[in-house]
Amino acid sequence: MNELITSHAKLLAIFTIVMAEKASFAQLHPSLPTNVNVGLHVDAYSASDNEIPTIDYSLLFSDNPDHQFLALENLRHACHEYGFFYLVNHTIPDEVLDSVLKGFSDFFDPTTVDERKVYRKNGPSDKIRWDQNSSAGENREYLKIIAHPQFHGPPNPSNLSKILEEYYKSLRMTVIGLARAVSKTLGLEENYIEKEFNLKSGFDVMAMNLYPPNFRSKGAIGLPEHTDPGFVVTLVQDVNGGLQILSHQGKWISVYIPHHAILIQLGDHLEILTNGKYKSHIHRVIVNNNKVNRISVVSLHGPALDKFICPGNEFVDEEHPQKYRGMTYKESLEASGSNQIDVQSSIEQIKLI
Ligand SMILES: O=C(O)CCC(=O)C(=O)O
Ligand SMILES: [Fe+2]
Repeated sequence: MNELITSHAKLLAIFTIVMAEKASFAQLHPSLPTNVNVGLHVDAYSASDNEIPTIDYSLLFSDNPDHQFLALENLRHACHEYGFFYLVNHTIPDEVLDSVLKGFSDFFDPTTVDERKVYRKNGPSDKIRWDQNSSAGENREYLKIIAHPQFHGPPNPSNLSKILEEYYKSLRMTVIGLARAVSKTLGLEENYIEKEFNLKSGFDVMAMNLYPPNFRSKGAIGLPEHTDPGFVVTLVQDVNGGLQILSHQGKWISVYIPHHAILIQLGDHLEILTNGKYKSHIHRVIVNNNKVNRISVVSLHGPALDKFICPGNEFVDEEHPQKYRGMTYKESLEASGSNQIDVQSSIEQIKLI
């Protein structure tokens, strides 16, 4: 009998926790119905790869202190020990993700390639840029746009820009939520990263990549090794296969993103701000034996261009000397000699030690 009472009490406690989580969730994402993507779906996601941690976004904002504490602890571990993770229950409706990927699958139709050439490189102030195999070792076609502070959608086809903007707007809210949670994992006030990066005016670029089928069996590169600047990089894709990340331990890990999850990779400027505590990681795309097209939609969420970024005082002391030079985000994007829309890493030039 006692057991029965205890299990009833447990059920009631769980019910109360779930209802409380829904309430706090609604505060952060008021436009979303609380039954969207709330709850644990980890089972469906975890089987494909156990080397990349999974973070449940909704639990980071749980009203239940124990749940929130555990979720933040998982996030701290993922940022510190990995630097990349899958984000589930992230509030972005599945249909929104599906329509962006479908939209770009149509956009990259090989028979209409000539129409896309209007977005070919024009100059350093391009807001929209298209290219194909643009640098040595690349096997991809891409469309890049500047998405923030002002959104620049491709004018053709007309519905694509709307779909992309809808996705980007939800994504941005999730990224701001993530900035708050990551700040807390550093033991700092929740708006620390938003303030240090002035994310309100953050410079964000989206890259839509198409990797066509490739029948070489070895050594075919889709995108060479690199890290990305900024706070975080978010990535969604239509099919798995090809993306690899170099782990802390120097091992290449294949990325198999659970369906409708988002891959988060920490950017160079979070590494700089935290003086190397939370690191960005080298990644690349391999296209050996790709039987089908693969599309990825990658968003680089950066600080405001005029924001001076250097290691925070909180992360520098005798034991942890300053490891990076300070410079504005704009200067650091230009230090690699590329245009802003290229958002290339220059962390090697910024390193002091
Ligand atoms: O397409 C991918 O899987 C990765 C793309 C990437 O790393 C990038 O665009 O920076
Ligand atoms: Fe990248």
